[in-house]
Amino acid sequence: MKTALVPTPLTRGTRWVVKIGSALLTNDGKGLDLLRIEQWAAQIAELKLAGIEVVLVSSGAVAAGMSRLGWTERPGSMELLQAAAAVGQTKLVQTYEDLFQPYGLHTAQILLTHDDLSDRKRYLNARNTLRALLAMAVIPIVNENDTVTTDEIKVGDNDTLGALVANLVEADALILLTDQDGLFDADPRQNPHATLIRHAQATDPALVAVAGSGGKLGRGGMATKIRAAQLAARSGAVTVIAGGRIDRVLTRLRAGESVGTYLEPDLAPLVARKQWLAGHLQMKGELVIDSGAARALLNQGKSLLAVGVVSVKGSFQRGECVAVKSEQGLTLARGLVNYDAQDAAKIVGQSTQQIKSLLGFINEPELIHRDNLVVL
Ligand SMILES: Nc1ncnc2c1ncn2[C@@H]1O[C@H](COP(=O)(O)OP(=O)(O)O)[C@@H](O)[C@H]1O
Ligand SMILES: N[C@@H](CCC(=O)OP(=O)(O)O)C(=O)O
Repeated sequence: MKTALVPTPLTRGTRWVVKIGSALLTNDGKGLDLLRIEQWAAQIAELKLAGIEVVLVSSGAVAAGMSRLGWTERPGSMELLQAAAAVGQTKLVQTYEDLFQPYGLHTAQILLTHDDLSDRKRYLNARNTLRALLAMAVIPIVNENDTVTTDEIKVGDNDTLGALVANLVEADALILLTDQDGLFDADPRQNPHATLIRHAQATDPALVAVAGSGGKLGRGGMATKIRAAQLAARSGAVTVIAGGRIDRVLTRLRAGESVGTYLEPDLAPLVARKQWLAGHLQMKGELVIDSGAARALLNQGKSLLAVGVVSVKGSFQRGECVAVKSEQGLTLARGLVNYDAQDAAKIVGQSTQQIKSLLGFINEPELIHRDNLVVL
């Protein structure tokens, strides 16, 4: 394969979401492909050593369950699919735990539903848990909680789930490993002359036209992968659709080789994040700041420290969005606050060194970090 250097988010980023599809994991339905899973585990262990935090989104519960139960046809009824997922999921997580163990890595099972990601409180809980696991160097293995989801409340496919998780953990990259070498200009199963698309903007409307549906084990085919890339791009993540059977695919991507299809976001992560902050959140409260803090925020691009805050209004939780106002009532900025309203009220006007003795703990030194703050 021809190699070339690809842009830097893959070579520099520190957090990846890697999604592995059903067809790939089960070698087209022949039970879990242990040899390949072992190879991905080895590569992920190598990425971890290079300082990359990895969240694995793994499909394959239904496919693994079908194979465990000796079923050759995907069942039509919801309860049989859910039963197969329940049988397969245990096999799946057991396999990952066993195969990461030789590298001294632990795994954790995270089963999510659509509600977990749309309800603000559950969203923050999921985010905190994932961050805590990553900080402990554990590999979260995410799947949709198939046994409790019905069609109405499903995310529906793990490409989309992978993108939502990439948004959730603010990943630099979403890597969608599949059974083809990437996105082609036509479905290679139907058209042997199809050629690989190497690079595109995630939001390019022309991509949708080339994306066909998936195989009999997968859910979404390429259409959901492109939608996922668009979703991941909203928080500035790049998406790569690549062949999971390509030798050392993950470590080669890290090394900057052009493997698979690289789908670029329009905005860098920080810019995307700030745009999202500026436009999409309801304010849960206010922090009124003095003129010194206003100068630090507006002119020097600094974080907001408790010492510059004069009062706290509203009822907000840690991680929620608050307005930052001047003493004259002008909205200067908005941002995600590191302390809830009660704790913030206790530390206003105090230096960072005082936080621990006032609260008995310290979350972060700043009330709002500048990466989580957008000046209006
Ligand atoms: N333009 C395309 N390029 C590549 N594959 C495509 C394209 N359109 C449709 N496909 C199909 O998408 C399938 C991969 O999607 P899917 O079966 O959902 O896999 P996964 O389980 O990896 O999500 C491929 O096997 C291929 O047949
Ligand atoms: N949650 C399902 C996976 C659904 C799914 O999106 O599959 P795929 O298209 O293979 O990634 C399972 O584990 O079987």
